[in-house]
Amino acid sequence: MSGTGSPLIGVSLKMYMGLERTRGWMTELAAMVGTLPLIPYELFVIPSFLSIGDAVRILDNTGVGVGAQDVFWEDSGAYTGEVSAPMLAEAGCSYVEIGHAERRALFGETDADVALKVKASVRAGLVPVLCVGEVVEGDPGAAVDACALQLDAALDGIPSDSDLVIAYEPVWAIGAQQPASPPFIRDVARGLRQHLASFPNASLIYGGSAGPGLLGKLEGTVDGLFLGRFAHDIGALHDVLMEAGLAANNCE
Ligand SMILES: O=C(COP(=O)(O)O)[C@@H](O)CO
Repeated sequence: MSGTGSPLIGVSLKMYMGLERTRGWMTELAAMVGTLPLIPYELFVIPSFLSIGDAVRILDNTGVGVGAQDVFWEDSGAYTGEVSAPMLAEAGCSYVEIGHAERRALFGETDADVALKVKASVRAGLVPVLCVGEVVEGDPGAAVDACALQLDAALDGIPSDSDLVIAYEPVWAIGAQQPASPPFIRDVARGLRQHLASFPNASLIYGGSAGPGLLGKLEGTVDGLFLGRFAHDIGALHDVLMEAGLAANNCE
């Protein structure tokens, strides 16, 4: 569960939608969350940098948090093309995604870069959504070991009471037809929880082809989901939020 004890659902729009389509999606989202019964969940949305302003405006007063897909580790200065954590906070972001598999693979982002970005984000009062995951499909123990190395590198020197979201995303399940199997996710989640024991305010969510029907099968081993493509359909996201409400009730 998140810091409030409610399931945490995140959505990254990656670079799928242009500005106009993103505005339409956000508008549909704002209307949809307004129709939901009072179910306990927390939701955050991560559009491209260019749509952060629209997201903050359209989602104002809906309770939906806004985040960014990346951040630079310096606060200000001559860093052409970069966006700092204080800028994101000023723009209205509460979350920042760091170390996504696509950034690691396509842009050469290293564990050392990720660690600097996590530090900068915590310094600016943003909640890092730290993505970790094994590249090759194997057994859950190997997955935990791979993630543990990424976590140790990224969280070195981070105060243990920091608010964090850890997104466990097996790289082989991102952009796939279906997520990793629920028993696999449950096993890895248990291992990651043990590894994260010294960070009591860290929420653990699963990402990688997540969509409707998954959360209920994870039996409280994760605190929520991180959705990509399968949240483009607002109806599917609605179903996930309803499941989050059921999961919250089952935990009471
Ligand atoms: O990469 C992610 C999962 O994307 P899918 O499209 O669901 O495979 C995760 O970071 C959420 O965007």
